[in-house]
Amino acid sequence: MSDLVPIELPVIDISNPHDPAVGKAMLDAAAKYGFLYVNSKGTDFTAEDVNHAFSLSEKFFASPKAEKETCRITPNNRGWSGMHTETLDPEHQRTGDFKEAMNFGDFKDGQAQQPLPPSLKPHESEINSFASLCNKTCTRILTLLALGLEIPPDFFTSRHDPSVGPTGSILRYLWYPSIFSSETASYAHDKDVRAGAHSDYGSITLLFQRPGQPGLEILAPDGDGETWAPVPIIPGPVEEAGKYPFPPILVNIGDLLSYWTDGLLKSTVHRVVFPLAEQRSPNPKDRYTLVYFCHPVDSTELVPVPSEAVKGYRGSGAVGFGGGAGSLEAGKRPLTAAEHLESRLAATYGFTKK
Ligand SMILES: O=C(O)CCC(=O)C(=O)O
Ligand SMILES: [Fe+2]
Repeated sequence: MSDLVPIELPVIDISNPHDPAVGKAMLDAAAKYGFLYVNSKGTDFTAEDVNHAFSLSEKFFASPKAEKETCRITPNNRGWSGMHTETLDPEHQRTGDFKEAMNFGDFKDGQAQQPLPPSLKPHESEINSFASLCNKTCTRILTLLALGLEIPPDFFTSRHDPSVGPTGSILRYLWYPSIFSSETASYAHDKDVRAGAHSDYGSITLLFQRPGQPGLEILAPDGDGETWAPVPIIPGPVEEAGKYPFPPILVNIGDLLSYWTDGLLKSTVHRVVFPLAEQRSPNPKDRYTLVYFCHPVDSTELVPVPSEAVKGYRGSGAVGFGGGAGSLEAGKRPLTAAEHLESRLAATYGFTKK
């Protein structure tokens, strides 16, 4: 197998979400790659916030299976899914993903709207505040994207405000055991993946990763549609890695925002693998990630984003999932965010949000 070339993605400082030049840079990255990093310094998180969230996730995944079973995932997309339960790319996978996941939906007045296992129940308010910080960072990113698109700066944020109504947003803990684990004994290189190729469903996704736990690859934007590019956990030269308090947050555009912008913003396909170096390592690591899938308020109508850049965009190839908002037939009612998500979940899991 040939060596894959890591992708170099821009690192954007979002400390001033009202700077039009930053908005433009954000838009360019979202339209070209569908992926970018935000500099951890310019976000609302301290390194402690992130470390603590990872420690809760580790504690949860290490807890007895019988406890995790008490919060097994339900059709509303909340709860725990065990090893090989989810198959993100059923057409190409012979085995389900080599991962466990725990999904948290919206909190209400600081309370989870779903059962929490004993390992997490005492930490409900901390999980809620981490999800709120994620939402705050998404607010900065969505403001910058609106600036880049030259639409009112609150166009997206007013439609992603959880105080307005329920949203499809999910905070997710993920655990991928190392190649030495008994759970991965059946893993065959070139046959299996830790998480199948997919695009995300929502507006934007935040991904927090740990140093020394690689695995994410994206479908190369200028490639032949089959070339995978590893995404470094810490971008840039190794000597400069120390300038980040924690690895920059990886941000990607989801299907809904791609649909809403008629394909101008790219919802790029990605997957998780065991990199060859990891397979040869004498000391391979488990991979833990934290993901925040940001979705609009359920009732948001997905009429094309009123930007000249969207209007003038003539992309090639498929637009998002199920076409773009601009191809809405005359007289037809626009999709709502909840309907968009439901069609996506139904296609993946055969179940719906309700
Ligand atoms: O854990 C990762 O690195 C990626 C997770 C992901 O792509 C997802 O859950 O949608
Ligand atoms: Fe994803």
